[in-house]
Amino acid sequence: MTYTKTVPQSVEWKNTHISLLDQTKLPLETVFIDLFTIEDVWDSITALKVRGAPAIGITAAYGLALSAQSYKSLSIAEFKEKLNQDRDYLASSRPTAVNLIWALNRLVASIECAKTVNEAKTTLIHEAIQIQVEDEEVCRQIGEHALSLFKDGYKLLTICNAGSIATARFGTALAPFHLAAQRNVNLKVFASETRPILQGARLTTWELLQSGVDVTLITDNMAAHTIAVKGIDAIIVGADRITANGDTANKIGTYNLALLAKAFGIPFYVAAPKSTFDISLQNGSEIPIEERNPDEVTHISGVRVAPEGVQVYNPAFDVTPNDLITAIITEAGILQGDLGLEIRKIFGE
Ligand SMILES: CSC[C@H]1O[C@H](OP(=O)(O)O)[C@H](O)[C@@H]1O
Repeated sequence: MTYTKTVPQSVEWKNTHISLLDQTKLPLETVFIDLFTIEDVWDSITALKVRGAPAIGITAAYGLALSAQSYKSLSIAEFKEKLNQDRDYLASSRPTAVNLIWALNRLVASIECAKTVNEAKTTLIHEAIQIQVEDEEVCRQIGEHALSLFKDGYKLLTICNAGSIATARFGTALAPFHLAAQRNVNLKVFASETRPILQGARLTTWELLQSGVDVTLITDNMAAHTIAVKGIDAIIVGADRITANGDTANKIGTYNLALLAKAFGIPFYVAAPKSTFDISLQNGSEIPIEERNPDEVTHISGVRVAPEGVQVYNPAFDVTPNDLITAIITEAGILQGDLGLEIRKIFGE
């Protein structure tokens, strides 16, 4: 059965609060929650109620703007100081996706010239909304560039959820699939379940079914066999932080797929907006990798599956070296060859 409904937005500014699609409830329930405080926002990002690099950047930006509306009896200098403190607090919610700090710093910078508190409060709201508006268009452009690489009938493998709900709309790695479905271009997607949080099984399958995309769920350990037996034509993934040389942090298990792509001689594509690049880092060894609660590995849906007391290693991301990446698909175009050089070009270095 395929769905024709559009995918709901993951986050929305409501003036007095933020409305958030609670991604921990999907696919069994579509639940929206209201965030009224900066602590609500921090908790929602940390608990993956909102997740996906651009989506957490947008949500954090709204959280900063929302918190600033409650500042009282401050001079503009004191206002800016408190805003920096709130920026640092929200930045501590998750360490790997650079979009979080990028969006927060963009908001702080937007009021640099503000002369009054009221002017600053209004500017912060407008800048946060602008980040979401821009991201939707950027993701649509990424989808168009990616779709240009895929012929009708192509079979693609992806991991995690780099989809519409991980961004303002469309997604990054999933953007070409949403666009293809609107144009009757026949792409077949294989979604890795993505242990331990199951973003692939829970979110990518749900999202692509909403758009009527032909999607097949596999477990992570089926990837090599699926590539071999199903004749996967290419792999496309999202990103959380891309360094100056093109090394890319993405969901744990992405590196595995890049190694498989090389072994099978198929393209490995990374799809990401410029806001996911951190050219202050020279290579992937400098990217902070989030380690999460061991319970995510020892439990599935709250049911313990591993013995009490077992040691657990739970990195949420890994880093794919640039030499395993065929191309990085951005709103500025498709970067390939000398990725470091191509990255410098799109950032005007
Ligand atoms: C469009 S960015 C999506 C990116 O973020 C995901 O991580 P998480 O679910 O932990 O936020 C994953 O790495 C996706 O590729």
